[in-house]
This record gives sequence, C-alpha cells and structure tokens, in this order.
Amino acid sequence: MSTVLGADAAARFLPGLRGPEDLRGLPADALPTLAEEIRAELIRQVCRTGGHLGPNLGVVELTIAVHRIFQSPADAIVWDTGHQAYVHKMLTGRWDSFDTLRQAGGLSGYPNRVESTHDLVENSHASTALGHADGIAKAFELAGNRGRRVVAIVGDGALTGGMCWEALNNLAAAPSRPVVVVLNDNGRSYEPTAGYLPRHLRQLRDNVARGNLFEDLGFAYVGPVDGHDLAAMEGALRAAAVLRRPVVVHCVTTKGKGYRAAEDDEADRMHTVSPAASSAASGPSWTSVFGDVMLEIGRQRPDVVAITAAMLRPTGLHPFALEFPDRIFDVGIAEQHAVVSAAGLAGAGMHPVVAIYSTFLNRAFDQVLMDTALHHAPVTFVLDRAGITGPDGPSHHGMWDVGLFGLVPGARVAAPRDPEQLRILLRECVACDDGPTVLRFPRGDSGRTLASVGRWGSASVLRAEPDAQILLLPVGPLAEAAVDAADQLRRHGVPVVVADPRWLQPLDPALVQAAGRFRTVFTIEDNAPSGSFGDALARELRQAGATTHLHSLTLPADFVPASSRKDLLHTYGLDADGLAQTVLTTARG
Ligand SMILES: Cc1ncc(C[n+]2csc(CCOP(=O)(O)OP(=O)(O)O)c2C)c(N)n1
Ligand SMILES: CC(=O)[C@@H](O)[C@H](O)COP(=O)(O)O
Ligand SMILES: [Mg+2]
Repeated sequence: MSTVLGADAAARFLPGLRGPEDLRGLPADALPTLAEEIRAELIRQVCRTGGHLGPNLGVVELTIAVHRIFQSPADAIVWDTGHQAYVHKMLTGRWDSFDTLRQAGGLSGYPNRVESTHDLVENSHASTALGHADGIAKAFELAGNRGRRVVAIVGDGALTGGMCWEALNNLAAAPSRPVVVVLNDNGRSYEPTAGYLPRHLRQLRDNVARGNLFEDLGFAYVGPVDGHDLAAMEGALRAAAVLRRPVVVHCVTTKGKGYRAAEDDEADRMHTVSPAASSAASGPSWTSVFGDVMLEIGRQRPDVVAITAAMLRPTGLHPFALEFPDRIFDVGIAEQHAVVSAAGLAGAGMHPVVAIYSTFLNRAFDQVLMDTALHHAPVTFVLDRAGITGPDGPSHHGMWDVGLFGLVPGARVAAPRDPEQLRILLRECVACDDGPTVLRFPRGDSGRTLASVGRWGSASVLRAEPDAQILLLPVGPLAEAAVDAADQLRRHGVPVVVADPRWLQPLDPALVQAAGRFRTVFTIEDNAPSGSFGDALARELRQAGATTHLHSLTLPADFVPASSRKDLLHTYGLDADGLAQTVLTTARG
C-alpha cells in the first residue's frame, strides 16, 4: 500500500509541475514520490475545503500515467464523472490553487474550461464523457487530425448509466476513430456498484469470465491492470494507444487508496468529505428528516417501495433499506431507468418513492412525462438538493424541477417549509394514487418550525397583518427568510402578510383568490424564472382578472456558480435582508 508523506514533508516534485510536459520530463524513479506528494496534498487540502477525497485518492497513478502517455491538450482527455479530476488539475498547473477548492471564485470541483485548456467536459452529471469522446473523435477525423487521440476515463459507477452504452455502441462501430476508454474499476459508486455489470467486471478481474462484454461489443480489451502500478499503467496505455482502434483499458483501483480512513470507510470510501470548518447545524438535515418519515411510512404501507440511482445514503434511504431490504432498489446511475421501473412498479400495484437529487432528475423528464404522468402512475418523486445547493456549482443547483414539472399534466408538486411540513406533505404525496407527486427540499440542515396562523385552502398563513396590502409567498424553506423580512418590514412601518403555498402545483384556488386581494404580491423561490411558481401564479391571477402587481423573485435565467447556499441566496436577494430591501424599495417606489 502506498504510504502518504508526512504532512510536514516538503514536496519535491509537485511544485515544479507547471503542466504535463513537466511531468513527462520527470524520470520514472521520481514518480512514486510524486504520487505520495499528490496523496498528501489531496488529504491535506480536501479535508480542509471539503470535496471528493476517496475518488481522487483512487486515481493518482492512473492520472499520472494518462498524462505521461497522452499529450493533453493536443490529445483530448475527458473524465466521467468530473469529480475524479483533482489529480488531473494538480498535474495541469493548478496544484497550488486547491486551498480555494469549491469556493466562490475558486477552483471548481469539476473540470472547468475557464480554468484550463486541459479541461473539456464541465458537467458532473455522470455517463456523458464517452458521448463527448465520440463527438470529439468525429471532429478530429473530419478536421484531418488523425494524430490527435481521444481518451475517456469512466468510473464503473458511471458505466452503469445508459448513455455510456449508447456511446460505446457508436465508438465500437468506428475503427477509424481509436478512442481509448480507460475504465476506472474500483467496484464502488458511493455503495458497491449496483447491477450485474460489477459481477462481470469482477469475473474479468479474476480472469474467470466466460466472455468479455467489451470484446463482444467490438472493442479491443487491455487488462485487467493494476491501476496503482505506475509502470503497468503506462505499459497498458501505451499498448492501447498503438492499437489504433477503439479499446477499453480495464484498470483496477481502490477508492480512497493510501488513506486508511477512506479505505476502511464502508459507507462510501469517503466519496465526499465535508469542509473542516462546517457551521453548526440549524436543525436536522432535510435528508435525515425524509429518511425518518420514509421509515415510518414503510412500516405502515407495505405497498410503498423505494428507488435510488446509486445514491442510497446521500438521499436518506439507508434506514429504509436496512429495515426493508426487499423494498429498496438501487438501479445504478440510471435515473431514466429508475423512473420507468417505478412506472412499472406503480402499474403493478405498488407505490414507488423515487429519491433523486433534483438536478439529476432533469435527464429523466421524458420518462416522468410519458411513463408516469401519461399513465397516471402513483409515483412519488423526492427531490433532495432542490434549489441552491452550493459548492458543486452550476451542474448541481436544483433550479429546474419546478419548471419541468410545471409542464407535466396531473403532476402535483409540494415544497415543505420545515421538517414538520415535510412529514405532512410526504404523507399527502404517498396518499395520492392517481398520478405523480413531487416533494422537493434543499441540501443541508432544515430550519426552525414555522407555525401557521391561518389557512387559505391548502396554503398556510404565517404572518397576518390586517391592513397589509403586500403579500409575500415564499416557496419551501425560503419561508423562514420571508417571515424574518416581514418582521423587519413591520419595524419600518410596512406591514406584510406571509403565506406558504405548500403545494406549488396545482395552485389552490383559495390561494389565488386571496392573492388577488392584495395590491402587490412577491413570490420568492430559488428556481429558474421560466416555469417558476411565480409564473404559474401570474397566469392564474391574469385569468382571474386580478389587478395585483406580482413580482416574481427567482434565480437568474443563467447557470449559478459555486459558493455557499447562504452566500448565493444573499447574492440573489433571497435572504431576509434582501427581501426586506426589495419590498421597501417597491413600497416606497
Ligand atoms: C446523473 C448523475 N447521477 C448521480 C450522480 C452522483 N454521483 C456522483 S459521483 C457518483 C458515483 C460515481 O461512481 P464511479 O463512476 O464509479 O466513480 P468513483 O467515485 O467510484 O471514482 C454518483 C452517483 C451524478 N454525478 N450524476
Ligand atoms: C459528484 C456528485 O455529483 C456528487 O457526489 C455531488 O458532489 C453531491 O454532493 P452532496 O451530496 O454533497 O450534495
Ligand atoms: Mg467507482
């Protein structure tokens, strides 16, 4: 097992690496020390900033070998998923920026083309890099650049995603485009990788496989090779490169390699570690509240089953899985399959709860529309990480689900403002048996319980002011900022009413009617503007002939950068101070 340099040992080689050409200039006998320096730097920095420690400890030697055999950026190197590209960043001149990792204006936790010409695929949505490789190889061929190679490093978890197989089908059919697929097989996604594929990979590793899936699909196959043996890795990649045909290099690695705490982490090999200086919790995490109430429902409703797309613990389903091992299904990183399988389960009498991060459900929109809604399938989607997430940046903010579900006939969408409402609304969702329901909440800790002082149909009134002509309608947990803003505004002599819609879709007629009685309404949500809750309410108010002025406060119609959730909500004026300021300015305008 490779050791890790003591934290105080001065790095000899890493500081000298301005780019891969410097790496290729190092003698082979310097590489083991370089690998140790990289591991020490990963552990030192990522344990402080937070990020993907386990995955990157597993690709130290693999990445060194890739950048010594291939010549980025002339050769194209793409990563699937991009969370395992920290070593790639260290070897492409960014080793001294890791103190800013995943912070506002700092080093992205994923490849980023603004940072480097060596970075090509920015999103961290799995199973897309082979598709990019197919496109890049076609472009190289059309441009007459046959000398430029294309290399895609794909995790065994990412390989459970259907788009990988769509790409492999195309890549293998083009012998003139010799894409090198480097399979980083560590047997894990977060959990051990789901489905039959890992069993076949194990058979290939143990040399007991009856066939070879990759060869049968038309690829040359090199491996299995020890992904931590620098010489073996360089030899395998060099052999793959000279084949000049589509080839899969099967690398066997250990997630968390070289750091005992990660290697021994049964949960997920320290897939993601939190920043050392995490702030005190403001309440139980939304995820844990969901996990607890899901367990209660599971005990009362034998027809309720749960589905995860390779994120059992991150979505809070682990307690449910422990108690109901026959009613939990991990389908791999396969969100579209998760939804279609859920539709099948629902059609056969079950009530599936599909727990997926909001941003990752984007890719299953057609399956939501056609396989659940068209069939009036009683499927409940629980979308964690809805709204601003934070450090994972543009590809992770869950800011599109409200707009997407707004297009789905018969879909019902609920947004709890606090843990008590999550418990109530999840039960309301699983009680619906005639179509899809959605429950959405953000990443992180829940806030304080916000008591209702009245009702407008299914909506809760949180602050009532008899003479108020202004209404604040926050979505989900933004209710806390709205009631705090209302308290500020009262001190400024501007009384406002605050109400929580609870159900964003369909809009309760009693809520629309009540909103129409105000001179000004502010809807407040950390969603994209198009298809927002504000858009829906404006449409209903227009149809009701109301003359209310509606201000729809949302995120921008753009990608939102990485930062903390708190700072981003402040940036976009969606925290208490920002809301109070906006209302004051409008009221005095
Ligand atoms: C579409 C999509 N779904 C879920 C995720 C969350 N996710 C990030 S990394 C990961 C596991 C990746 O496993 P693997 O590809 O084997 O890489 P490893 O971490 O093992 O190196 C998952 C599920 C994602 N990035 N994209
Ligand atoms: C790489 C990836 O897509 C996930 O691991 C992502 O980092 C989720 O992070 P959180 O679970 O911390 O929100
Ligand atoms: Mg893996």
